[in-house]
Parts: sequence; C-alpha cells; structure tokens
Amino acid sequence: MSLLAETKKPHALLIPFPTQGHINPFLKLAKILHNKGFYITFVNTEFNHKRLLKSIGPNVVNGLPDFNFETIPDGLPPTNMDATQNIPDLCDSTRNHCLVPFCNLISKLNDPPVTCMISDGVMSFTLKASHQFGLPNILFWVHSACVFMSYKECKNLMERVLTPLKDASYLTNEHLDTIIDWIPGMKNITLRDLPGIFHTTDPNDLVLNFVAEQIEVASKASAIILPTFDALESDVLNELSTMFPKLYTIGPLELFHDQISENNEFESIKCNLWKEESECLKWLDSQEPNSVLYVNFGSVIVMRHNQLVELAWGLANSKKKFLWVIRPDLVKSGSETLLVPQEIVEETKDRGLMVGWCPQEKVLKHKAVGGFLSHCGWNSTIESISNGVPLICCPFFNDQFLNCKYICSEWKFGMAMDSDNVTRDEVEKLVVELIEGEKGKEMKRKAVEWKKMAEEATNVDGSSSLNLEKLVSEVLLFKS
Ligand SMILES: O=c1ccn([C@@H]2O[C@H](COP(=O)(O)OP(=O)(O)O[C@H]3O[C@H](CO)[C@@H](O)[C@H](O)[C@H]3O)[C@@H](O)[C@H]2O)c(=O)[nH]1
Repeated sequence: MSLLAETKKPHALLIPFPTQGHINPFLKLAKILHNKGFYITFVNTEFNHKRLLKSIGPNVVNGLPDFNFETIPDGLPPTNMDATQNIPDLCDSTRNHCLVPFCNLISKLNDPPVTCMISDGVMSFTLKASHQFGLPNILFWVHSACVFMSYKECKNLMERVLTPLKDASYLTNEHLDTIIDWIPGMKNITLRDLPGIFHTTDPNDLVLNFVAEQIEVASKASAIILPTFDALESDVLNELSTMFPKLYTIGPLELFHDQISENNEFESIKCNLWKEESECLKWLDSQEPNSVLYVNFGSVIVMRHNQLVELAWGLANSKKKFLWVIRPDLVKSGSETLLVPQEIVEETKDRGLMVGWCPQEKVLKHKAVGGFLSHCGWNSTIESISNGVPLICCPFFNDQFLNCKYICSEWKFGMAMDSDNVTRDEVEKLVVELIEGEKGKEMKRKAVEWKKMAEEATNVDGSSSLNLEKLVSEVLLFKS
C-alpha cells in the first residue's frame, strides 16, 4: 500500500445532484482540491449545462487546463430553462438513468485516468461505478450533521410508525408534537422539527423512500464528508463517528474557498444557473453598515402569491432597507406577472432593491448587511455562519425545519417565522427586531461567535483543516 507517486497527477471526478444547492458546495470542494494539486473533472447534467451557457455564457465551461467540465443526461424531458427541475422526478431519474452514461464517461477519461470520485450522497448509484472501476468513492452529503443523522434514523422512524403519517389529520393533531428523544446526539426534538420528508401522508412517498434507500448504502462508501464543523454539531458528530468510522467534517467550505480565491483564475469558474445581477453590490456600497435586510429563499422553494405579497408588505411597513432576491420561478406559475404590488415597488424604491439572482456570498460579506431573512437551506445557513450574519428563519420544506430549529434553539443566532402563516405584521415586527432591536443585537453577537469558531476550524490546525488533509491522504490518494 502506498501513496500515489507525486509525479502523477491524481484525478478527482466530482458529481453533484443536479440542483444549485448541491452544485455550489461541490464546486467549492473541486476548487479546493484543484489547489491541492488534483486534476478535476466536474460532472453536470446536460440540462444544467445548457442553463449555465444561458446564464453565464460560452466561456463558463472552458475551465482551466486541469479543471474540466463534462456532462451526462439526466433522463428527463426538457423543462423550463429558468426553473429548478421537479425534485422527485430528478431523484427517480438520476438513480434509474445515470449509471450507464456515468460509466461511459469514466471509461473515456484517460488522460490522466480517474483515481477517485466524490459523489453526492443522494447519487449513490455511483457506488456501482466505483466498484466496477476499482476506485474510492467518497459520498458528500451536503447537509448538516443533524440532518444526516435524522436521515440515518429514517428506517427507525418508519418502524416506530412515526412516518409516513397515517392521514392528513396527523398534520394538525398532536402527533407532530411527539418527542423524539432517542436519536443519538439530538436533544429537545419533536417530530415537527425533523425534515419535512417525515411529514408525508403518502405511504409510497417517492422522496422519503428515496432518502431511505440512499442512506442505507452510505456505509458502503470509502468515506463520508459533511460541510459542517465539529464545534457546531459536536454531540451528533460524536455519535456519527462511531457509526461511520471514515466521516470527515470539512466545513465551512466557503472559508477554505476564500483562502484560495485570490487565485484569479478561479473567478471565471462559476456555476450559477440563473443570471447573476452583481450590480446590487454597488447599491449595498451606498448603504450604512448593518442597515440592510437581505431576503433570499434559495433555489428550490416555490411560494404562493399571497405569501409573497404579505412578505412584501411586511418589508415595506418595517421601513428598513432591503435587498430581496425574487427568482423568476419563486412564485407558483399562473400568478400575476407583476409579482410585487406596484404600490409597494413605488413606496420602497428608495430603500428596497429587488433582483432575480445575486452573488450571495459577496452580499453576506458586505458590511451593509445587518440580517438575512432565509429559508434555512444548509448552504445559506453555513454561509451566514461564515460571515456572522443573524437570521430570520422561514423554513418551507425538508431539512430547512431542522436547520431552523438548531439556528433558533441551539445556536441562537436566529428567530423563527412560520412560512405557512406569513403575515405582514409578523414580518414587520421580526425585521425591526433583527435590524435594531435588543434581541437582534444579541443574535448578531452569537452569529459573530460562531463565525470565529468557524474560522478556528478552518485555520491551519483547526478540525476541518486537519480533516481535509486526512481526507486527501487517507482516502483520495490512498492506493490499496
Ligand atoms: O441569489 C442567490 C441565491 C442563492 N445563491 C447560492 O445558492 C445556494 C443556495 O443553497 P441553499 O441555501 O442550501 O438553498 P437551496 O438551493 O434551496 O438548497 C437546497 O439544497 C440544500 C442542500 O441540500 C438544502 O439544504 C435546501 O433545503 C434545499 O432547498 C447558496 O450557495 C447561495 O449562496 C446565490 O448565489 N444567489
């Protein structure tokens, strides 16, 4: 057994699940590994590749001499180029249709040959490919450790008849208040706090069964990586490390990414599926420190028009400055073309800016941003931690509920808001509190504390740095 000879460039093949919230952490990891001397092949779906050409232009996929993009089909018919594809369809299609084109791709990549692969935790069909080609396969679950643990307990929750719910009445009776005190490393949790997949009433729910199937095979991977850090989730990580001996926490990736991003050649490598409106940074430049609320709901959720209208009124009535990202597909189709009532657009034109997609990480770094109204996707959560930004948490689905629970009750840098019952008064109250209230100041202080701990984890001797080194030497470069 030996490490690969230094002279031969190791070749890492990375394949994320084909949505923005998975592509982003994969791209950061790809750049970090490239900086450590790896030859990189990054695999997108043909559909997303076309979206990248549309949103960024033809240069997007040029890559660098040793950083290449490849594509495979996702098996789905073409859909709206400005919208995230249907998630259950993607889950089903990737597991059923991607293995053969993925294997064909690996056979074709010979110069240099692939030496290891990093696959999305929910793209476990790749384990068959790694087995066939005799390659290490690292599963990258792009969630918090708590969410990963809750998925690990999927079968147990099913066996205890806690999920799927018997019928819709279980969504409103006390069933969701059932205390779950047996998940290792997790305290003060109810069924309501767990990811939304567990609240389905459909016994054949595709996504629930998909996650159950994916987590079941996780232990067959050469290693598992999570984009979190030890100090943030120590209890649950202690438990997970006994279940998965090769589990590496390597977050926040954004901080490692920042350490290498002076390297300008990386700037050209982007994977935004929507056209980025970076002019909003100039607008932020003209605002007072900590005065602006940033509002963004990530890349997947779709809300009702009345939810958006209540939000808009709440923001307007708060009289605070705001930068609001309204994706072209944020509201259910069939609603009015003018999403935000003209009255509000007029009234807030001096203090509010609305764009379709922004460079979120640069926005979160900006000194003008005093808080973030977020859906609590894991990337948005860890990017907020990396920048010490406090949150108003408005979860809509799946892992966002558990992230919200931890942000508000354990990490204490956020306040919760119910996405099902958004009212303008509640929005106004929370926004004012976050930007100028005492609770807002306390949450900002907590957010900055977490930021410092995240920085410690990614310093040379920090837990995530050491794990990243170990991941490279013990798994990615390891040759049996
Ligand atoms: O205008 C925008 C909006 C988002 N982003 C970036 O897009 C990513 C969004 O990721 P996330 O906050 O996790 O939200 P989603 O894209 O909605 O993520 C999906 O995937 C995540 C990882 O599995 C889950 O945690 C979420 O619940 C799920 O909705 C982040 O890196 C953001 O920085 C931008 O750059 N500009």
